[in-house]
Amino acid sequence: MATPSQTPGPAPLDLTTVRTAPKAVLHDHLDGGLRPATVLELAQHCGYDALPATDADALAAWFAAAAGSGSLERYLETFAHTVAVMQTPEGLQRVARECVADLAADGVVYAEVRFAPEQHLDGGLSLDDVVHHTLLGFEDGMAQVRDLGREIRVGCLLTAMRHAARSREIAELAIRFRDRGVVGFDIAGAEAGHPPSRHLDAFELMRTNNAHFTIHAGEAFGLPSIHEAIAFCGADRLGHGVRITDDIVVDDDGTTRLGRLANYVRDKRIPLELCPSSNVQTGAVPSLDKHPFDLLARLRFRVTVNTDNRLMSATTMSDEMVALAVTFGYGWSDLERFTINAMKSAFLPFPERLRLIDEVVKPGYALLKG
Ligand SMILES: O=c1[nH]cnc2c1ncn2[C@@H]1O[C@H](CO)[C@@H](O)[C@H]1O
Ligand SMILES: [Zn+2]
Repeated sequence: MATPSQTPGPAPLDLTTVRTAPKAVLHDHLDGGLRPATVLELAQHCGYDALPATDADALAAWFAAAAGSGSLERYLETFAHTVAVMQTPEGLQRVARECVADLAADGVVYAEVRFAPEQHLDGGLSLDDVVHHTLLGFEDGMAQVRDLGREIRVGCLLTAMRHAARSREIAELAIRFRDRGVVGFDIAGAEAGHPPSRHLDAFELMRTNNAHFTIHAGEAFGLPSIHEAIAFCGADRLGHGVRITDDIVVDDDGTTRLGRLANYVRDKRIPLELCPSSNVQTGAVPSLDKHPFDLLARLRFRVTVNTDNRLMSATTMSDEMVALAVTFGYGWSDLERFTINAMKSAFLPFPERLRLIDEVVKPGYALLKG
């Protein structure tokens, strides 16, 4: 007679267990992830008196509501308050340290965190000072996590604002700090009217130095932005890239037809840094269940799950993963695949990506799969 199997079944897929699963985030803004209490304390220290609320819960609620207007431009206005309190060495270092602690507490094992140094000069710091103090904060955070017996690896991406004209300088800054914790470059800000090709000299500098970059493209604007980012600028990854679906036709019977650009993105395995909650807030997609994440995942694009702005979206990596799992019926193998996609796309040397995949991600999901 057969004995009942002793193999344990899969762990339940809920917020508590997803928080224990190893996760990787490639698209997370430092100035979009402050703790509400920290915003209040730093504002008090530096005499910033324009915050829209005076207690942490009310402030958290204000950010989520103000960012959820359905417009990227309105969403971006909320950053005035976080950027305002990140103008001192102490402020930058604290925000960076807490960012690492919060990601690690959520089970993130690899993160690329981005911010725009040019927005942090109001207190008299130089671009180099800004990056230096932020990197110190990341290092403090990683050391604290190690002391707790856990591991998180955090790299920094330097962002240039696409409406401004400092991208070349920021790319130079990224190259200067490349061996000290900066792993790449990006452009962000309002997309419509600010095409990536305005910043060709910055991307050229990165390519000339064999350095990595991603570009916010295909969020508030469609295919032309994605096309420029890839064909003219040479982006390694697409920040969002969700509008690639404008180049995909789904027929009534469910068959899909991809245009040349969508095929190219898929064929070249160009990673999509998808940020589901953020896309709903900025109106890039009408609701989570209408998000093309699942279509793109089923078509085997290299999809990754990201937070974008944890404060503005009141979210975490675990929240994003659980929301996707609930909406689209994903199991542990799916979440593992999205995490491995992110690790494969990391701006990290190949052997280090492999090590995290083989020694951290796969064993972590093996336990959960049972
Ligand atoms: O989803 C986004 N799309 C475009 N720009 C963004 C997004 N999230 C944040 N930022 C912009 O990037 C700056 C540096 O971190 C932020 O200050 C914000 O203006
Ligand atoms: Zn972003």
